[in-house]
Amino acid sequence: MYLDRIVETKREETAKLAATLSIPQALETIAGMPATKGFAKTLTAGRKRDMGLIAEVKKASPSKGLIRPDFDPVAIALAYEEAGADCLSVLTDAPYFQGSSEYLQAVRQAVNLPLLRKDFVIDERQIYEARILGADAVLLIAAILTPQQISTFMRTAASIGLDSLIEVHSLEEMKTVLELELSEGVLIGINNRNLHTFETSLAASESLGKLVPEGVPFISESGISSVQDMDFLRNTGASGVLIGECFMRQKDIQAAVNALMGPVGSAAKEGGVSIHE
Ligand SMILES: O=C(O)c1ccccc1NCC(=O)[C@H](O)[C@H](O)COP(=O)(O)O
Repeated sequence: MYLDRIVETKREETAKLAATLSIPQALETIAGMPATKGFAKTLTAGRKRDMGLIAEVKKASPSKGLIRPDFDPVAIALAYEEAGADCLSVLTDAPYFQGSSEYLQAVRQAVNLPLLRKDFVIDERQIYEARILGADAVLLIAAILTPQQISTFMRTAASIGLDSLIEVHSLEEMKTVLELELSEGVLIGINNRNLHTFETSLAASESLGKLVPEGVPFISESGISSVQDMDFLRNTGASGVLIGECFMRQKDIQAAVNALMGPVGSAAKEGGVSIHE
């Protein structure tokens, strides 16, 4: 599976991180930083539309290659903020997504929105690093973590003010995650992308969303690109969506967000406006 390759790379990266990031020192740095911005709360109680939006700053991906050649992370983040995105996701993985930690730092300086560090967390140090880079939340991917690791990482994140988006792709992963004690500040992400074929199907959010207990918010991720998709997802009970590629392919990002999500403060328009290329 492609994820295995990514995890292998993360093992090399985290071995290097172990030599440069000391947890006691990281804690000292964090103690002097401003409080985080409440990623999960912003998407639930504080969202601007009927569906919350995590808009992704994404240059490239394993499935699609280069998505946005004229990639300016700060300009993209500002356009998302102007369009009323609730939160942003910034890819920091370099080898597979052409992301960068520097992008996350630059976006933190430029916008006031809560930020998700989008990477492949396999080591606690990456969580401390995320906080120092300016993130408000981390992604924990159930497919690459043991249940014990998810619990520990979730608690570590919370202890330094970070929320967690725990991502599942399958029924088995969903069952595992639902057996854990999920604290406030935790969101479940249902990824519509099949990790073997890279194909996306919103049916994943429909079927797995039914298992999520009342009171636990979930986010539908990947492969969302039309008003019809949004209408479909509204009926699954999702609190919000995570969208990258569809917006990254548009020249006018702000207009694209408004076309897909509807104006701030109202439900999205019904009907067939598609912003597919
Ligand atoms: O995007 C990929 O090709 C990919 C491949 C392997 C693992 C993860 C991958 N994507 C990460 C994501 O979760 C998406 O960037 C995110 O959900 C946004 O999806 P999209 O709107 O389809 O760009």
